Amino acid sequence: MSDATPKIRIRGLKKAFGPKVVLDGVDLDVMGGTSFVVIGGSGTGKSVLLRCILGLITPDAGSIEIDGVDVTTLSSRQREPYMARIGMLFQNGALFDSLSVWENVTFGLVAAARAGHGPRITRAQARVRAGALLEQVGMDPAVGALSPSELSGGMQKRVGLARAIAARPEILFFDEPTTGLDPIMGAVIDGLIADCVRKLGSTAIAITHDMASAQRIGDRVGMLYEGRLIWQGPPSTLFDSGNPVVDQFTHGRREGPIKIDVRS
Ligand SMILES: Nc1ncnc2c1ncn2[C@@H]1O[C@H](COP(=O)(O)OP(=O)(O)OP(=O)(O)O)[C@@H](O)[C@H]1O
Repeated sequence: MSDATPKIRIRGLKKAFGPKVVLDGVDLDVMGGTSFVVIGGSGTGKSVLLRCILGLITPDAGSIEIDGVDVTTLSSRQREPYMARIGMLFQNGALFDSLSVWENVTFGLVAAARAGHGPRITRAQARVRAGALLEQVGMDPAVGALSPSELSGGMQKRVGLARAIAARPEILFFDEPTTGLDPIMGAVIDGLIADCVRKLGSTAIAITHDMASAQRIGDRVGMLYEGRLIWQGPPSTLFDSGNPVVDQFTHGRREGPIKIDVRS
């Protein structure tokens, strides 16, 4: 693999649900160690795109290469080592209330060890590891003893981030990381995300509606519209892209080329 091979390379990705075409030929290259942010209106297929890469949805056509290997052609067993390289921060944190915070943080590590995909880890070691990960996202390790339901939304995001980075993943996905947070906490979470991605040297894809967040997290930003990435560029050009669709979206104008389908 040459240095010029993107970490993630998507070509002609298509997905429809019945008559509804969601992805209609998405092309995307994300170079190793860079962060790409996908913006786009509600229902434009941002989550479907992420779920296709994660193998949770089978695309109708197209390829998704990770390190030059088209993972869409692999069996679920063959995909496992590729998926193990991905850490994910879910929109709602997706923490298990039945587990303590520290158990949530190390859930993936313990599960991987049990499945024979990762190094063995005792409960005592996992608890220490969770403490270090919580500190990495600016939390007191003592929070590990609490239940996720005792935490604010911002703290839950931090715990979700600690869990996402626990296995030091080569690839990180962020699904609307600032949704539901106040602007200051959103900026704090974005700062932590950028910091974690940089320290791990990971390749990241984030999806968001939040333009400030896109500018803070992304090395590049692309807009998904009518099933394709219709524009991409550096975040500094987000409000001055020269593309009428992007301009309408980023400035939040009601009038413009974007037609809102209220049934989406
Ligand atoms: N499993 C599914 N079955 C049928 N339709 C689906 C399925 N998953 C997604 N869709 C449809 O695909 C379209 C895109 O959904 P998606 O969740 O990717 O949008 P999004 O861009 O992430 O939106 P939002 O920003 O509101 O989260 C929607 O119309 C949704 O109803």
